Amino acid sequence: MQKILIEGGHKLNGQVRISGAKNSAVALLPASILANSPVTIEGLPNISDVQLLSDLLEEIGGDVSWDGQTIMINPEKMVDMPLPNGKVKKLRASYYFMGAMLGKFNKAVIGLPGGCFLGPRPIDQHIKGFEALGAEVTNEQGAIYLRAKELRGARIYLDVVSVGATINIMLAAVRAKGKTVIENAAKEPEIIDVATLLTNMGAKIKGVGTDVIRIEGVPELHGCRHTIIPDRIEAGTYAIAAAAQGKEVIIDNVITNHLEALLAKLREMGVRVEESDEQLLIAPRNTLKSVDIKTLVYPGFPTDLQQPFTALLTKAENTGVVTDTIYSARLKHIDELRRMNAAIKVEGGSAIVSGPTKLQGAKVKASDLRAGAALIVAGLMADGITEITGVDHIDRGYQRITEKLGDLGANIWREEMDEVEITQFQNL
Ligand SMILES: CC(=O)N[C@H]1[C@@H](OP(=O)(O)OP(=O)(O)OC[C@H]2O[C@@H](n3ccc(=O)[nH]c3=O)[C@H](O)[C@@H]2O)O[C@H](CO)[C@@H](O)[C@@H]1O
Ligand SMILES: C=C(OP(=O)(O)O)C(=O)O
Repeated sequence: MQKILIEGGHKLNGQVRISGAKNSAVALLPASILANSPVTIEGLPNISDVQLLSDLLEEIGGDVSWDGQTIMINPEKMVDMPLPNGKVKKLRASYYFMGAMLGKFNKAVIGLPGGCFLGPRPIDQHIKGFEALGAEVTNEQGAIYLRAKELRGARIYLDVVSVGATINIMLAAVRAKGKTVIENAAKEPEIIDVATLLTNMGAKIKGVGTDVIRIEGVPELHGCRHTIIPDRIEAGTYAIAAAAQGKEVIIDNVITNHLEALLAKLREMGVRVEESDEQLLIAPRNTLKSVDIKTLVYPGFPTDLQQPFTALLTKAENTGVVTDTIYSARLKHIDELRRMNAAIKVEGGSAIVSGPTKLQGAKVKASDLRAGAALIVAGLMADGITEITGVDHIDRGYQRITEKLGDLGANIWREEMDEVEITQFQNL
């Protein structure tokens, strides 16, 4: 087990290249199950979530090979094997095996997903969609059983705008008989990326990127080649780190439109932000002004950037209010930031950050992926050494984060934890 150490105070300068999008990758890999010939996906991030899904594809009989960041998946020998537990529990996106296996085999047995604990994360809208398509869905001892004689297109209104439910229903509906309409669908760029892959496989999908998606089911889907979009959350994290502790940082391989809500807030704070074709330049001024943020579904401010942004606000003058309307309990980073001297109060579900405060290095624990990103941003700004445990969470979503920040000039490294530290960590 490793920990990350950061000696704060070093300015970030230079260029960082963004990897493929985690939240696309984790849906694109299961989507390959639906094809009847090899699917090649280029530009995948080297993160543990992707490795786990690649292993799961092999568990059900997929022939998987890697060449750098490119995966080739031959789904021809895949079978409808139950995946009740094991790796499925280690990440959220294993739920996409439900939609993909239901679409391919008319049945699936998948354990309840894991992923970051952000408060309750129900999957009732996924199940509502599968049932509307004709599946019988039961929960037996922590695993979801899905069975259908045949899938039939349906009109499905999502009661909550959900990324996962939108993609999962799309995965099942592309092979259903007839027409499916998903109303109140989510519009995140990763949904468009998955729909692009499915369309290249022969699916008929219209309206992605709007809140009504129309799908005409087809009897078969074939293999294809696809290049993943860049990770807007990784890019946003580096933009926040650059605003917090940068001189001039260029973020390369980014679709800047995907980050408009964040960039608007950085500009309001007084950060110089320049956008060009596939790059962003971030250069903070000496003082930053506080702003309020409220997370919303895309294109609003992303919940996945709320935690690192909260760390940035500790450096800004006056008071900023952070409200997460997607996950109101996504606040576990706050206590850890307080250990580092941050002045943050939680009132009525919002975090009220007063600044500027000089953060102090401390021993802190990443309770989830973006809490980890928040602590790294804080560690870059802090006086002295910050020691972050819970690194497994960070490695779920950030490829080579210590190397990338090191190349920008941060003093950041990993160390193996000794047995005493591991025991202390596990008892926290
Ligand atoms: C693997 C992946 O892509 N993860 C992302 C995905 O998670 P995920 O797909 O799990 O998130 P959703 O968009 O589904 O969740 C949005 C909101 O809807 C609620 N909800 C969701 C489904 C459901 O059946 N019932 C229900 O009530 C959730 O509790 C949450 O409050 O979108 C989140 C919101 O942008 C991001 O934080 C995650 O990084
Ligand atoms: C919450 C996240 O991931 P997951 O849904 O995979 O847990 C995230 O990427 O911030």
